[in-house]
Amino acid sequence: MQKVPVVTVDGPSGAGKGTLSTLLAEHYQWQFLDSGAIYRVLAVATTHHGIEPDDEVGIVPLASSLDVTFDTQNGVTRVILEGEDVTDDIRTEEVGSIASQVAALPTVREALLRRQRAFAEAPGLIADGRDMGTIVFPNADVKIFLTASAESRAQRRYDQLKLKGHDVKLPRLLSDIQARDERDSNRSVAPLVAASDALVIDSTSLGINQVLDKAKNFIESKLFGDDV
Ligand SMILES: Nc1ncnc2c1ncn2[C@@H]1O[C@H](COP(=O)(O)OP(=O)(O)O)[C@@H](O)[C@H]1O
Ligand SMILES: Nc1ccn([C@@H]2O[C@H](COP(=O)(O)OP(=O)(O)O)[C@@H](O)[C@H]2O)c(=O)n1
Repeated sequence: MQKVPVVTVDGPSGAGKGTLSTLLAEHYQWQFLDSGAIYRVLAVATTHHGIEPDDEVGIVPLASSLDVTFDTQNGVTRVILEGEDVTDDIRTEEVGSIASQVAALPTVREALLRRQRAFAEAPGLIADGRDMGTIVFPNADVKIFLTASAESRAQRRYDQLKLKGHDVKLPRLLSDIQARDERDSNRSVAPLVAASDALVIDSTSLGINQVLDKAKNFIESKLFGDDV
């Protein structure tokens, strides 16, 4: 069987992973795995089913049989959980916080591994998350770790949520992001860490196109052996 090329994009909340991954997937016309969306959907399902975010035994069956579909039409992806459109619901900071609690449970992560690996289909995959290059696709051809200062990530998230009409406060977003960084980096399984063979890009003072150019240069030097 032909090996499918995989590019992983890991990093903390608000670093620009989703933005970069979407642009890369469009540019190369590859598949896109938004693994954070899976943890966010699981967080919503947990709430719907009245299960506490630390109830590992209760959440594993939900994770194993998670009834979610990602329906992409004209470049827009709708997320459907148990028949209900939860595309907007999963993007709040509250859901992000529950997702990060649920994601700290080892057997829950294990239950989601196969589902994530199944996204590696021809002609290639861009995988966005925290542990794409370390755990889910350790043999990925290209690994990128995208980061930025907590302050700029909070500001970006603030602008993004305000634009969508959410009532958010910057100091609260910054403390939420710092709490999430702390939990994601210090958990016992699949902590947020750059793979040893990842290109680290700090986007604090880089625009989206500058980040995209760096990523494309790295991908093309790795996959095709030359710079663009
Ligand atoms: N390099 C950048 N400079 C400024 N803003 C950015 C940059 N990259 C992404 N953004 C913006 O920051 C917000 C968060 O980006 P997103 O891709 O959702 O981050 P992540 O997936 O890492 O949480 C978005 O509104 C996006 O447009
Ligand atoms: N591969 C992944 C992706 C997300 N997550 C968890 O899911 C939460 C939400 O992920 P996300 O990528 O949607 O978060 P943002 O970067 O968009 O804020 C993160 O805070 C992580 O705790 C994870 O543990 N592993």
